[in-house]
Amino acid sequence: APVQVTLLCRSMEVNSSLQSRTSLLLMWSLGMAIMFLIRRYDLSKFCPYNTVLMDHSDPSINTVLTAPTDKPGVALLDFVIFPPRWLVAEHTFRPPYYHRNCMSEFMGLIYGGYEAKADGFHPGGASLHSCMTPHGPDTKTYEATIALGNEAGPHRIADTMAFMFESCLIPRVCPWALESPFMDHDYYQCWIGLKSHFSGLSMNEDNVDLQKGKPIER
Ligand SMILES: O=C(O)Cc1cc(O)ccc1O
Ligand SMILES: [Fe+2]
Repeated sequence: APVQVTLLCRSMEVNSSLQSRTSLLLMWSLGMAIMFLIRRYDLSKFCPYNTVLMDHSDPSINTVLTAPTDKPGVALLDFVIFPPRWLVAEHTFRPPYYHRNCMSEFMGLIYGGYEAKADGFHPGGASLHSCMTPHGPDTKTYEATIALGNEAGPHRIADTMAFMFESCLIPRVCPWALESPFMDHDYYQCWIGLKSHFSGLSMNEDNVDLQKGKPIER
């Protein structure tokens, strides 16, 4: 079945200068009908973009819907998805990099697996990495990726649908969520055992030059 996400979009604002209660009520009921337009998107029709040579793009490249702020490039809320796609990048750590952002990230998995989490992130699960919280792939994903080496061929990530809401605002977690029996108190364990694989030895000549601080001449 196609994955559909229903979003409520506020497209008008109530005119607060209206004085009469009756007209306010009338406006309100009318407003409910007009202001909140229900949109349905079949996410399987979304065409994802990805790098075709090297590096891992910022995930906002897969924004399905955005609510902008008045600052160019700073979204109030981006709705981003991670659908099935091909991974082809060379000389690149392909899973999401280890990072922390100004933006806060709320992620969820609709079905399948998520490329950064080999264990523990199941469909129906969600994670929140608030502003400046470091995160990235779990230890198992990291080790498996390193074991593949630098010459991994094209790889298709199939049967998956993850989503993310990214916002420049910091979400406040409600007590209901904090007290939920479904809260994963051991989430941090997914990074236990991470060890550095940086050896100081280069994989190719470009890296030798870069490590010596020399620009690459072509
Ligand atoms: O944290 C995450 O898993 C989401 C995410 C995915 C990605 O491909 C790059 C950055 C990022 O925050
Ligand atoms: Fe992230």
